[in-house]
Amino acid sequence: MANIKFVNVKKSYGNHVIINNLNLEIHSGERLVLLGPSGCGKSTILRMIAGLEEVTDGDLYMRNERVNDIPPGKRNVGMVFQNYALYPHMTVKENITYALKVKKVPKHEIEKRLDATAEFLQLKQYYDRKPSELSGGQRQRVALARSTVKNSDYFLLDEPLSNLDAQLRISAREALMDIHHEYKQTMVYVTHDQIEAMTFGTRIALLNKGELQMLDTPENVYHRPANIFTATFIGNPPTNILENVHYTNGLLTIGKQSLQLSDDWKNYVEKSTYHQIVLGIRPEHIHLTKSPQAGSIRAKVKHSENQGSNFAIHLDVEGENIIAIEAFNIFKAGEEVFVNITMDEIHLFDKATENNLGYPENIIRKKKVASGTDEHLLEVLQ
Ligand SMILES: Nc1ncnc2c1ncn2[C@@H]1O[C@H](COP(=O)(O)OP(=O)(O)OP(=O)(O)O)[C@@H](O)[C@H]1O
Repeated sequence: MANIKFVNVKKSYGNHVIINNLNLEIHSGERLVLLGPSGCGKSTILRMIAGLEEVTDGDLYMRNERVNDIPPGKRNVGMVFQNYALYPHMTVKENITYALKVKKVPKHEIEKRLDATAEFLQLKQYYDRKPSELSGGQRQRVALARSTVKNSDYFLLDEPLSNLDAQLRISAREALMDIHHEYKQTMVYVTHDQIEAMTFGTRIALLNKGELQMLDTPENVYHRPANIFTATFIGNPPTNILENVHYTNGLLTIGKQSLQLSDDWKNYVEKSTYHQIVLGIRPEHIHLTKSPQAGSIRAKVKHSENQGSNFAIHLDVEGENIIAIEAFNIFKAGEEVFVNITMDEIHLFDKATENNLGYPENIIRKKKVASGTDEHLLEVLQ
């Protein structure tokens, strides 16, 4: 049972509070990704699990035991750092086996584990090389092997792929998935890269300024963001947020124009408690046309950005900036166009709390059917 549980955990350096009141349970054997902008406290959380940082207040449990005062060496944790932290004067073989020798693991057992791991990560031919004689990807595999041979219950990874190029990242991610499949450790993976989080995590813990914003599967984080921060952090371009909308009787009014809500949404909003509604729409859920369609609203094209496989069209809707994604760049700056929104895909938030109001039953059901696979998510996030 290699679970991890933070209960009311606080971390501060002097008067500077980094983590305010963290409550987070990581299941045994899952791949949990800690995601969030730079400085939000991801590495600090990982380092508290490793025992490299003390918990200022609250309780941290591993295997259901309180570990606040247990030193790092006794937590049965393997860790991979962004810079790999290999010993430059040691060979690959020595780097991989060093920790086992220090722990006085019997020689035949060390050889057995080394062989299995090196075979698995294709490192045997590099045994006698020093880290300086390896490529970035090979060094990264040595760092993974060094943690893997420890057979630890927990595998902690701090931006382990950020020094690799795009191609190597994919193969390194596959190697990590294979390691997890084979050894089934509890993996906690820190990144600020949403694509990495989506592809690697069985669940994502999204953080901002030391506070947990959402803890859920990649699908739910994308399709049902808990709040405005989550909606705008996940997705590229981010979710459009329209703050100046007013709800009355099934209509969302933006300036002089209105969007008609479906009966499901109307009933749902009228049963909800909120102060003022904020509308969220992902750029991929907007379709532009040159002539008006049923339910469309007018907008003016500001400019467009070539994103490779598609175009991000920046628009002005009644003084609000929104972005739509289109396959073809047939819209010119200054041109009037019509915005067609897939109304089942909208998100409504409360301006005061910034929390999501939730979704009508029918729409949740439809979303489940339509939400699809990781590949779909990746396509829209790239
Ligand atoms: N030893 C320290 N003393 C004082 N402040 C620190 C210390 N270590 C980290 N911090 C501060 O704690 C905050 C969180 O740092 P942390 O490294 O956990 O963020 P992060 O989310 O991992 O960021 P990044 O993605 O940039 O690595 C930052 O504001 C950082 O400056």
